[in-house]
Amino acid sequence: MDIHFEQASVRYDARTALEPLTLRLSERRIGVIGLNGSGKTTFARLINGLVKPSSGRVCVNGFDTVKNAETVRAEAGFIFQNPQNQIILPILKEDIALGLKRKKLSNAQIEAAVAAVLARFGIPHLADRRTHELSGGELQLSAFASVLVTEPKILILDEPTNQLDLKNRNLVERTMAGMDENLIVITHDLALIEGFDRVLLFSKGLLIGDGNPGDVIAQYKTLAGA
Ligand SMILES: Nc1ncnc2c1ncn2[C@@H]1O[C@H](COP(=O)(O)OP(=O)(O)OP(=O)(O)O)[C@@H](O)[C@H]1O
Repeated sequence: MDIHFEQASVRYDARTALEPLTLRLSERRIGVIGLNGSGKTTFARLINGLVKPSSGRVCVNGFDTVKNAETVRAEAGFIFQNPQNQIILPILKEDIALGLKRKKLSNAQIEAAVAAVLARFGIPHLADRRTHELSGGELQLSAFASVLVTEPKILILDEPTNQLDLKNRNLVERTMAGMDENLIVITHDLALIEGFDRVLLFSKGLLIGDGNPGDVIAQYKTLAGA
């Protein structure tokens, strides 16, 4: 993985959400922390082109997120804070197949890919279930499956354990631990990123901490007065 921010900033109208940032990311598992409104989601959305830089640029594996938007979306999958927003169709297997529509695959190939990704996340029994009936944990795993079926190299997760009970939170943590993909995880659940390779700390649109989890989490606790 090679993500390069070159003086990238984001403004929403008059408000600056992210100050100009120059940064290179290559570690396999990166955590992103900070107080509410500090710019974490904006930072993460820049990586897969959901948000365009107001100045500067962002490149993912050599592709500019604005000029090569479609390639970047294929390289970097994004799992939203609310998995309800990710799952659109009423039956889970149909929703997961939707992600493959752009690839020119036969029906048999699509069925095989959907079955494989459901098996990978331990949810083949949910294939024919109505998506609006799924529990929070089932929905989160379904969101993983719906994004990973397209085989992105990088997976960006925005608060993946938000709204989950302890059992499902632990399930998501174990699932993440078993994944080979590059992970960028925004979270307020500090235990989730304790074993990560690198942690970034944002405050008021500025990157103020960058290093190993122990040091950066301690810096965050001081900042938060915890
Ligand atoms: N679409 C938007 N339009 C206007 N302002 C926005 C928009 N999205 C975010 N902001 C503002 O930009 C700032 C950074 O928001 P962002 O969502 O990136 O923070 P965050 O660190 O992810 O917050 P949280 O932990 O609460 O999810 C905030 O002040 C927010 O109100």
